[in-house]
Amino acid sequence: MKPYQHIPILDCGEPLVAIPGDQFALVLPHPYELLGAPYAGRSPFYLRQGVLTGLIQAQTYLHQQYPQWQISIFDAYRPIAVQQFMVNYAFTEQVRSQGLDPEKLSPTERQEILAQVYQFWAVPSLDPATPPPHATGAAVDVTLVNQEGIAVDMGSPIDEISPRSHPDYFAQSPDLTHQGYHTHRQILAQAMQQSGFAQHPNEWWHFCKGDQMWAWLTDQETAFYGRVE
Ligand SMILES: C[C@@H](N)C(=O)N[C@H](C)C(=O)O
Ligand SMILES: [Zn+2]
Repeated sequence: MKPYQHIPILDCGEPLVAIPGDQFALVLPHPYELLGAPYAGRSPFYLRQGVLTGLIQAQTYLHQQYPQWQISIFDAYRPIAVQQFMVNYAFTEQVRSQGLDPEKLSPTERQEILAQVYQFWAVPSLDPATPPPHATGAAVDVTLVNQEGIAVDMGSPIDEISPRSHPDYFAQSPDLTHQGYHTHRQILAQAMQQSGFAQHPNEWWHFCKGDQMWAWLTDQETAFYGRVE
């Protein structure tokens, strides 16, 4: 179990609401839907009301510095069946990237690759006491787009299982291009953190507000968003 999963949840009962596509740049078609993830009629572009309010505030902060840029929404609400599908997908991709055959893995290889996957993906737990963050509607994967609607370069793609995904990976680099990536990551993180979001320690794109991970990262005793069906 991850340490944040021990935090008690007292769900405040807020509804999921749609992220307005006229205010944010939604990544469409949605990448996990394209892969065939089982959404069963649900949309990934939903968040708890209070989390959406925070996201709107984050964009207001962003606009103070970069009036023409927008927060781009890669993923938000994620049903547990989708979490399971994406963990399986990430596992298979990780096996292939290491030149291995998914059908011929030793138990040790399987364990090692699963551990790599779970550094980035949450366990698709069905236990209401340990929901995967995106199943609560309180976690969001975001990046930035510029005045032309083009993705701002963060130096590595969302969901890459690699040290490059760590928020400060480029912080100490003497390379000017790398310093630019770090600056872009900081612009995003500052806008989100000023609005009460906490950032996943391994992922420059994942932010949460009110779920167990947020409570753990910000020293709160309880979380106020649990799993939503
Ligand atoms: C890997 C990324 N898309 C993500 O959302 N990670 C978090 C930890 C999750 O699976 O909840
Ligand atoms: Zn995420």
